[in-house]
Amino acid sequence: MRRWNGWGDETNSLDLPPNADMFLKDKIGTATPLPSVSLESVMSQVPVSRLPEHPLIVVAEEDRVRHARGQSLPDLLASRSGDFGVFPDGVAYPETSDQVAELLSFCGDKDILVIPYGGGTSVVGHINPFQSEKPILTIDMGRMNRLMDLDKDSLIATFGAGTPGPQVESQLHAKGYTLGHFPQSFELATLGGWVASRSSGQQSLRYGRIEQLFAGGRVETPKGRMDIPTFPASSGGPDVREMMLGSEGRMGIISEVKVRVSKLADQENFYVIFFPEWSKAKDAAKALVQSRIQLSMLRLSNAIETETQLALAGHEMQIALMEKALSFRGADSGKCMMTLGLTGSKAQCNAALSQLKKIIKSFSGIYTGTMLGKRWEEKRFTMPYLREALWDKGYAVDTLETATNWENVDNLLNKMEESLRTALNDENEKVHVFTHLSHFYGQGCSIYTTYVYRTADTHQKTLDWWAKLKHSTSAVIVNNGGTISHQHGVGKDHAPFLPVEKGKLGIMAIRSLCDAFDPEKRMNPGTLLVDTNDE
Ligand SMILES: Cc1cc2nc3c(=O)[nH]c(=O)nc-3n(C[C@H](O)[C@H](O)[C@H](O)COP(=O)(O)OP(=O)(O)OC[C@H]3O[C@@H](n4cnc5c(N)ncnc54)[C@H](O)[C@@H]3O)c2cc1C
Repeated sequence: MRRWNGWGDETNSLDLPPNADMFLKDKIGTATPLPSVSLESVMSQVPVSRLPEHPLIVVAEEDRVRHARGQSLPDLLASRSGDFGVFPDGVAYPETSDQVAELLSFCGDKDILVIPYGGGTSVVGHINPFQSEKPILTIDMGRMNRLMDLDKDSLIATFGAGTPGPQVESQLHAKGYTLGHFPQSFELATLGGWVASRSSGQQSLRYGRIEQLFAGGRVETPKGRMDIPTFPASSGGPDVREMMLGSEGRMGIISEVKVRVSKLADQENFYVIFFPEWSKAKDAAKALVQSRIQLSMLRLSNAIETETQLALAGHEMQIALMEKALSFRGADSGKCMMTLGLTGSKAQCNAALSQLKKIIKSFSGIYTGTMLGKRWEEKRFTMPYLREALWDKGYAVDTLETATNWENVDNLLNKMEESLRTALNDENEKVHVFTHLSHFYGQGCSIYTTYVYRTADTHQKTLDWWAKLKHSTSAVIVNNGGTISHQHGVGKDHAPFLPVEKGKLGIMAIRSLCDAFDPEKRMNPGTLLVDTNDE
């Protein structure tokens, strides 16, 4: 069963390797874990539902607790302290588009606010209800989880929008196809959520972001049903399909998603390369991408992330031997680790491997083969469980991400890290900060920064510290040429920062678009746009 107060399935967990504790103690000090409340104690706080009865709506306390929060660090703190604040008044689990339409019409008639819910993996407060005089209904799309059609001629698959990653891939694999969309939240996140929050998967270099994969589908809105056709491309004016990407539940509920799929590749391998220092590593990554070698994924860790990853990898003896060999070849304390993937036919992969070896050689890259790449592949979707393991030891962990042009990567990365590293100086607390680049484009890349700090002596103080870290660094991002989010979306946490990049007119246009589909403003208020005078 899904964990109610953290990531993933209750039967799965990840133990910290023994040296990880020592590593963090050394970096930020000895930590003391905070207590966690029980599900029963939270359920006992849930107020009486304000929703009128409807056969598709459930008002049981447990359903309402399980849909009250996503997966951000504040959400984790809420579920561990029991301080939820607000719960939805009920949850509906539609099984068809018609039922979604019926629910929206009921909400219109009874003046009910609506939160569309995919996998609830949002890390920026997308699906959290807020204080309101009107009742709030969360519509969980999880029962619309089937492959409905596969057009093998045009490579278009139609899915229920609530289909989570593993079911997307298993239903396609059975027929010899793949979507190739692998965000780290793959285990729980859904197709509808990916479209609505503009998600990006680890192998975006081969398959594209969700923007490239989303071909069309069905959207139920308060103003009625909209079917978006699947043209390969169109110059028929502004694209309605584009309008749904990143709509974050403000314009309606995507009930069916049509996606562009690919035949399963013959071969896929992941490789690790080390560079002696950051600037060579970054220039190598840029050269690889700009030369358009057929990579399927690329990730470049800076020196601190490399050190941290190797320390948390376990297999101490093996890693120590490898580090000795790397040091002998010139990659020592400032070394940076690059992980990359090749996917395709045998001939394509062989050609790409020999091309990339030539490029990395000119940047002093040390090719180590597939051993560490296999480890990355095995753990690629289990890493989210690490957050619980760190929490149990008294450490809080969160991430911030953006994208910027190549010329600005170092400037922004350094400012983000500096902001996080110093944000708790007043509290005499150290923050362990490290970064990788991923999702590479000819123009630039995404910067993904992780920060770890000790939990304070109360949940509330730990949340206050998070707010300091998050808000100061979000301001650094938007004021220094970065987008507020490359892949996590806007939600409620990023909404105050969106006007900096969209401008007054841009925000006004987005709001008008939301109003066109939802004139009574009942769809997910507070998400994407701050619902006050932000124009
Ligand atoms: C550990 C972890 C790792 C992550 N890694 C990545 C990553 O690698 N790449 C990435 O892009 N993101 C990542 N995320 C963020 C998150 O998984 C994505 O934003 C994801 O797209 C959300 O999908 P979901 O189905 O869980 O949507 P939810 O969290 O349920 O909802 C997100 C938003 O979409 C709306 N929505 C959901 N379904 C629908 C629908 N059918 N119709 C209309 N609106 C809808 C909701 O109202 C909400 O505003 C990660 C999150 C976690 C916790």
